[in-house]
Amino acid sequence: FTPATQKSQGRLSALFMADGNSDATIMVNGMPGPMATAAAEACLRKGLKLSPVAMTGPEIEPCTITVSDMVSGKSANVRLIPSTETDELAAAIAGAKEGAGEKNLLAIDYTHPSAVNANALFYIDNQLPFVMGTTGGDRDKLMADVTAAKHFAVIAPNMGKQIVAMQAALEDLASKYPSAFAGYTLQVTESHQKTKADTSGTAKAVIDSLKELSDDGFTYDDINMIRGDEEAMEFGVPEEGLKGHAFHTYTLTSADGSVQFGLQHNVVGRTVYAEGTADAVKFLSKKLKTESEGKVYSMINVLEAGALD
Ligand SMILES: NC(=O)C1=CN([C@@H]2O[C@H](COP(=O)(O)OP(=O)(O)OC[C@H]3O[C@@H](n4cnc5c(N)ncnc54)[C@H](OP(=O)(O)O)[C@@H]3O)[C@@H](O)[C@H]2O)C=CC1
Ligand SMILES: O=C(O)C1=N[C@H](C(=O)O)C[C@H](O)C1
Repeated sequence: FTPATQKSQGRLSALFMADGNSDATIMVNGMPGPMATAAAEACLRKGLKLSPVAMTGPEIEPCTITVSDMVSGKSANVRLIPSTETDELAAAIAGAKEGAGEKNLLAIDYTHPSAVNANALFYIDNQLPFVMGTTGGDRDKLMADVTAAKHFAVIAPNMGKQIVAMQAALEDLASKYPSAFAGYTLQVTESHQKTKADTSGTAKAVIDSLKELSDDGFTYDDINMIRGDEEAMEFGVPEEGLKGHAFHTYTLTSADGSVQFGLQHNVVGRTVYAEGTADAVKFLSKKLKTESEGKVYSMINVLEAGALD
């Protein structure tokens, strides 16, 4: 380099460092599942490195996969270790930290509702900051465990920017105009691919806000869940979305039926969540470097920080 180029390179790298992401290495857990894989690809696309080891399901044989992002052309090999091999995983995390630097290794979790609480404790024990996209499990325990440990984490049932914005607006509405829909009844239908293990975590969070607005005694059990292909298509899901979609409709109806409000968000595929997840992990990486104590952030915090592209 000439001195001038060196200077501008220095400025560039200072900018990159100020963004807090240049050294971030991400352990994406839950591959070869579709959401973890999409998140890993988005990490590559957004300039993050992938940890060479990650956690996979207990039934999966240890193996090495190649994650390839078609958009950026970047790829990385990742060795998958079953979640039951906790000692091997802990050693792999220690090794990855040595390579990346103590504050530069973070995890993304897109595993299974049944793994949520154990995985969170594993991250806490191994001092691994994490973004938890996996829904389900005992959410109160999850929040209590991570908060008590003062651990750095982003936890949210939905990482899609526009859905997070809608959730933020609803929370705002509920706090400013509580009971504005008193007397209205609520109906909720959510359709997902037939492999989805749990009731939508997003639907539950949206219902929590809607219940502040309406006095309907709606419970999560009243959610109309669609998991079959035929019914999904009748609900408007296109054929190409059957293997990955989230079609949600929330309806509030007045007691006499003369007034109806509808809220709908329909997503085909998983890209919108994967992009938001990579942004969330970048946000968390910055927090690790600027905050002395860990805490649980939501995606609304990430949105408010202007960190969602
Ligand atoms: N926050 C958000 O924006 C979004 C959240 N989600 C949530 O993400 C989660 C994953 O979704 P999806 O990929 O569709 O789910 P899948 O069930 O299709 O895939 C999950 C993957 O995780 C593996 N797995 C199971 N248990 C563990 C474990 N203990 N440790 C590591 N890996 C494990 C599974 O292996 P095996 O098949 O062997 O069990 C599988 O490969 C769900 O909870 C879903 O609701 C999804 C989209 C967006
Ligand atoms: O499993 C999915 O697909 C999704 N899960 C999340 C949820 O449970 O709400 C987010 C989105 O609905 C897709």
